[in-house]
Amino acid sequence: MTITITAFDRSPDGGKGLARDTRVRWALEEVGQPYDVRLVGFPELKQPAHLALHPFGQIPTYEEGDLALFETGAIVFHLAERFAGLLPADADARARAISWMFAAVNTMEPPILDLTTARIFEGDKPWAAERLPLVQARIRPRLDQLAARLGKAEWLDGDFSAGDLMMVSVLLRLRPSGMLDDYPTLAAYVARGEARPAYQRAFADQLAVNTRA
Ligand SMILES: N[C@@H](CCC(=O)N[C@@H](CSCc1ccc([N+](=O)[O-])cc1)C(=O)NCC(=O)O)C(=O)O
Repeated sequence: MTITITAFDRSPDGGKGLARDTRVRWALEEVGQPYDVRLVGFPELKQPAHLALHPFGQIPTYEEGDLALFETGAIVFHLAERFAGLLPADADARARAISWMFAAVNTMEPPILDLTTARIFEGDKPWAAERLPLVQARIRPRLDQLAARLGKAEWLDGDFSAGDLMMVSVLLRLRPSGMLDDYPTLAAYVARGEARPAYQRAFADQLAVNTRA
């Protein structure tokens, strides 16, 4: 059955892969599933047709027959459940990998998104300079703890999993701030994720959308 996702027709980052369709494209490539992309512009996001797919008027969405999903973590988990390649067969290892998926979106992503907000959307506010270090101070302990847990391992828990895919995707959002440079083992972890052929294909496809004539 055809899989269709939605993505920006023009991503504000110009195709640097920071928009969240990239992580769904990556998951689809890791499990070897072909997919179509329906490109949408910002005005369309808030129209009834798209809101019927995504109650918050965002991308990406995922359609497969009568099934419509939103929320990248849920979409990646659905793919990992349906197809091999993103979650281990062993039940305990699978459960641990799912913990890392939740940790990515629930523990690591919120303070990192707060930094994006502080830098991009609040940078011109009179209190921006005072707030920024507070936001950064909330990220650093998480990066310290993640780096301590990862240690010298290649991935977070054995083989590459959906937990790593989500965690690398979240850490990629941090890289423009320069904070990741202070954590060489995490920067190397992210680079390993980006070096995966599946990620390379996903990144190239979203870049092509944003650099087409
Ligand atoms: N929790 C949801 C969040 C989805 C989301 O934030 N979607 C964004 C695009 S990805 C977030 C994003 C956008 C742009 C960049 N960029 O660098 O240009 C990076 C990330 C969106 O549709 N925003 C439009 C709106 O909310 O009205 C998920 O994981 O699926």
